[in-house]
Amino acid sequence: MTEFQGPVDATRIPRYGGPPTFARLPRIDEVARADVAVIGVPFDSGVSYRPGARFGPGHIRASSKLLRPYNPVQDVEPFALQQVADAGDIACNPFDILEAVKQIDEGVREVIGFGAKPLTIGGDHTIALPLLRVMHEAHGPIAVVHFDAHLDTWDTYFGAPITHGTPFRRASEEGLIDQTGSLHVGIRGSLYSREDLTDDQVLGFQVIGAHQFDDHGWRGAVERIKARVGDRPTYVSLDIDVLDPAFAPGTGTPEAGGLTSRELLQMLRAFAELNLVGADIVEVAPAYDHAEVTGIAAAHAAYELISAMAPRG
Ligand SMILES: N=C(N)NCCCC(=O)O
Ligand SMILES: [Zn+2]
Ligand SMILES: [Zn+2]
Repeated sequence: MTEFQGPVDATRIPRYGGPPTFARLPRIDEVARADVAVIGVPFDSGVSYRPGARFGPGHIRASSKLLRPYNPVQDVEPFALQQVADAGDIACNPFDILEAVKQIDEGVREVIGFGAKPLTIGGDHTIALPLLRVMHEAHGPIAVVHFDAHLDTWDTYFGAPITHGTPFRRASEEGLIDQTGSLHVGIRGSLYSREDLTDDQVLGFQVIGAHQFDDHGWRGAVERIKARVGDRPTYVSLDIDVLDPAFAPGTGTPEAGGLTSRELLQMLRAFAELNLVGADIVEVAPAYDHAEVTGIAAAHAAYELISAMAPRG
């Protein structure tokens, strides 16, 4: 059996020391190949409200030091069944969104070329557009499971077409997403108008609203997600503001009435049955976080996604 290089042993090197990589895993240049690459994208020039998600990658990595090798609910050792490595941060231009999008595209393309599934930690939600472009090139139109309080299918802000509120409209217009296999989960809060919802439907998304969790719970949501995406190549885009501000205060556009971290983690565990080809976790803004509450939620979500990606016997 292949031996994969896992995290630094916490019984020898204390968790608060050691490498600053995600889950204290090896850097990508320390391994011959990677099946999953954790990629940081410190970019937040697309935000409409509170800035600060550019510090998300470092914060999520710092909040991931307590992750252990065995995942009991999924019953897998995610770092022993596949090579997971930290690919570091993509350098992107904070003063030029178009150039940043190009840099993200190129940076992620390199990792995919290396044969790895990307698990990208942002950064604001703008970064989903170049990520979906790369995923589309590798897999064709992709089923997107988008966790968010927000639709992110708005058209423009101040005339700007590429922002954190618009990635899924652009992706749909460019034919990147499978319009019969995509949905938003956890949507809530005020909108600009009723048309936001009708536009969104035309762009190819179904909506599971946060309020629907009261009646059907996370299990009902998982059933709907599975029925919608089936065995299509599936990409998970996780905006941490899908969680209630009580569970994720450290974010830029918080909305009351969101999911609990437990509900989110349960849904992600069920994704072991999906054909996951990549994921992102975005909108973690540490300046508004306390005691790593948001960072830990994001790190644990990443751990469940990596576990769900692990090959099963
Ligand atoms: N992608 C996130 N987190 N937020 C989008 C909010 C867009 C707005 O200000 O209406
Ligand atoms: Zn959001
Ligand atoms: Zn978003």
